[in-house]
Amino acid sequence: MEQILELRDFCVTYINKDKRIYAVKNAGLKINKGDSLGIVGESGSGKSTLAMALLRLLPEKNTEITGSANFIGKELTKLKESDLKDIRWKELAVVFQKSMNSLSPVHRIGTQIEDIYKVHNPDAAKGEIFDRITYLLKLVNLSERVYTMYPHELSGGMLQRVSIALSLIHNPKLLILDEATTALDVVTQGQILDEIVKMEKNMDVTRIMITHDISVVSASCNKIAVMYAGEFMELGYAKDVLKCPKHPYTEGLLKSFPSLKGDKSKLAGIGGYLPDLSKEATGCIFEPRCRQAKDKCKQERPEFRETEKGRIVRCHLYGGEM
Ligand SMILES: Nc1ncnc2c1ncn2[C@@H]1O[C@H](COP(=O)(O)OP(=O)(O)OP(=O)(O)O)[C@@H](O)[C@H]1O
Ligand code: NI
Repeated sequence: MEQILELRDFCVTYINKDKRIYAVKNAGLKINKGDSLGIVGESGSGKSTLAMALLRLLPEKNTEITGSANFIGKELTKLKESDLKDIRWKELAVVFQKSMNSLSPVHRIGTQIEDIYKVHNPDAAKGEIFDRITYLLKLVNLSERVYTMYPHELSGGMLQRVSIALSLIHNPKLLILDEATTALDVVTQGQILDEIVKMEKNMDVTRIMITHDISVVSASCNKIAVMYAGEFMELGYAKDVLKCPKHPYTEGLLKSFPSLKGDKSKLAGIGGYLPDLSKEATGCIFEPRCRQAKDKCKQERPEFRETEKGRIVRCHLYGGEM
């Protein structure tokens, strides 16, 4: 199986004056070609930081990235800005919740997509560009008419489809969607998810889907990573993890859904709040909120352990002595 992305000990720290915020800690994962990985977790758990750090979109001045992120043989953490330019859009594309805001209001949708296409294909013929763009618009279920329209003539959902179409323009090897469908109504979101899943069968796209919404993962992802306070707590096949969560945090997260959508700072299934990310915990980061916590959980940080094939859990309840 072809490996697309491997993270090892990947850490992201924000540095503001003398304060350090440990936003992503020792992340590790492997994604193979064709995988679709959902990353879930409460607001503030570090999901977007992870995505932005992979794309190197965080200001270097006040962020520290350590560890390794190997993307199809390239070490993302070490690439020069010029090399990054070659990769972005072409091999690694991202759509954010607000991506549509980056469309220019004064240019037609088609013209804007053409310009992005030409960045990596400066010599492309007009016909080739037009074919490609209409193909992509069709893929996200938009009419050809959109080509000549201006952003203000489209609804939020249509614009988000444009953003998704745009992200696919160069057939990226990895597509990262960060809450890209969150702001949409349930029907539109469902349609777009269906389109994404269908489209992946036609194109060779591997996807990371960042979301609060576990139903998005169950509808569109084969794997899941559960993040809490900057750490991966559990990783595995989505159908297994959702059916039979092992980590107490995953369990709480599943129980508290769908209240997750409403009050983002508090989970119904789990009391308490996210810890202060400027302090390094000595034990398990989830221990203060964990109903099953033992003394050991306070004192020792659990390792990331493979409990069965394809399932990795960071919890003292699994593996090791309590
Ligand atoms: N520029 C910054 N400087 C300092 N801390 C930051 C910065 N950006 C984010 N953080 C902190 O890093 C942590 C992770 O934030 P991040 O946006 O990655 O979380 P998230 O999981 O994407 O949340 P959400 O679900 O709300 O989008 C939060 O505690 C946040 O306050
Ligand atoms: Ni986010």
